[in-house]
Amino acid sequence: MSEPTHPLLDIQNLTIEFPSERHGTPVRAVDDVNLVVGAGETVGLVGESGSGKTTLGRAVLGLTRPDTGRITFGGKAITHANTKQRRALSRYLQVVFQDPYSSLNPARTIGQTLSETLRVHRKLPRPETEERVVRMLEKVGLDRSAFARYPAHFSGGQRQRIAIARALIAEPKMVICDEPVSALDLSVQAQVLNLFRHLQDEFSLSYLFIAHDLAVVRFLSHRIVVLYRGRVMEQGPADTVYRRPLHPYTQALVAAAPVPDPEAQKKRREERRGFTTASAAAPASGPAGCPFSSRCPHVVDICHTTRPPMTIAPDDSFVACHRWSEINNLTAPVTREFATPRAEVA
Ligand SMILES: Nc1ncnc2c1ncn2[C@@H]1O[C@H](COP(=O)(O)OP(=O)(O)OP(=O)(O)O)[C@@H](O)[C@H]1O
Repeated sequence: MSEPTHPLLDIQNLTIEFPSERHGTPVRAVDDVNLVVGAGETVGLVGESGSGKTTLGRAVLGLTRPDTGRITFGGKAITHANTKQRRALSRYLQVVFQDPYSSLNPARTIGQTLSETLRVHRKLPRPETEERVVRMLEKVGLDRSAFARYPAHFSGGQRQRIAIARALIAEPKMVICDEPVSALDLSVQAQVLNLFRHLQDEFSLSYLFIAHDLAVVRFLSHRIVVLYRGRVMEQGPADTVYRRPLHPYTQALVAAAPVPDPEAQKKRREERRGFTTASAAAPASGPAGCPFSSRCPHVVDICHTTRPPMTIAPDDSFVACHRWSEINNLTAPVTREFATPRAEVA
């Protein structure tokens, strides 16, 4: 993986609420999130169902309107970009969604779909458009016969390759990948993840890679951001977060990650009895303290009453937990609010 060079996407203090019929008060899906993705960097956004990952990705794409906060892309504010500005932006900012079956128009050939996408962004003579489409299909591992075929002809993994080709045909700078391998078989997942990695190097791409599976995120990411109930719990270099998670929530996520050995998996399950990582309920707005306090095995009074500041931890990590140094037997450096944790970019 190539190293990041300079910031491309910058999200500051983003908060997004939805009206809730059930609670009467709004659901806060994203709560004061700061996140930076550098050029050529992959940031993995991880958290269980309902933690706000998709909402955050949709806000970057302009599909969901933020209540407060600021999003810049390539140095330009895009938080409230209008339709025309969004269309221009889509040349540089693309998306791959989870479901390869619903994301392609069944009535159009693959060649038509990709040519159309390319034509929106580049006015090229027809033969050149077709040649570019064929080259792109080859780059994602499909031969030129795919051009004239319809989506129904392809398997889930192949359709996801086509969706990736469509995202990359206009040579964007960044792709939001929203659970792009979750619907695929395990063996196909590995192939598609390898493809993402290979294409990143070839096109100097940045990815915001959204997934609930920490192992998947770790494979691709330079850095990992852990969300819970809309808040960033921890972020840092991918290996550090995975090997030595500091926040009790990240520790639970790592412990819950599937392991290939059934005996080891059974042992883990027994160890975390009563400490489930099952789907979070819709986040109600405004719990005063740590949103994880009701499930945390290390909880003390302050966790219920005071929001933990995002603090600097060792190895370029940041963690929002009152007790992270104590429960990990580490000496805390000077604890201070760190409003906008930024990518370590050269
Ligand atoms: N359009 C909407 N209207 C109301 N509530 C919404 C809407 N979209 C999302 N939510 C709520 O916002 C919260 C975050 O949802 P979101 O889909 O972003 O989470 P997620 O981490 O992507 O979950 P998953 O992995 O299941 O997709 C959830 O409580 C969800 O119910």
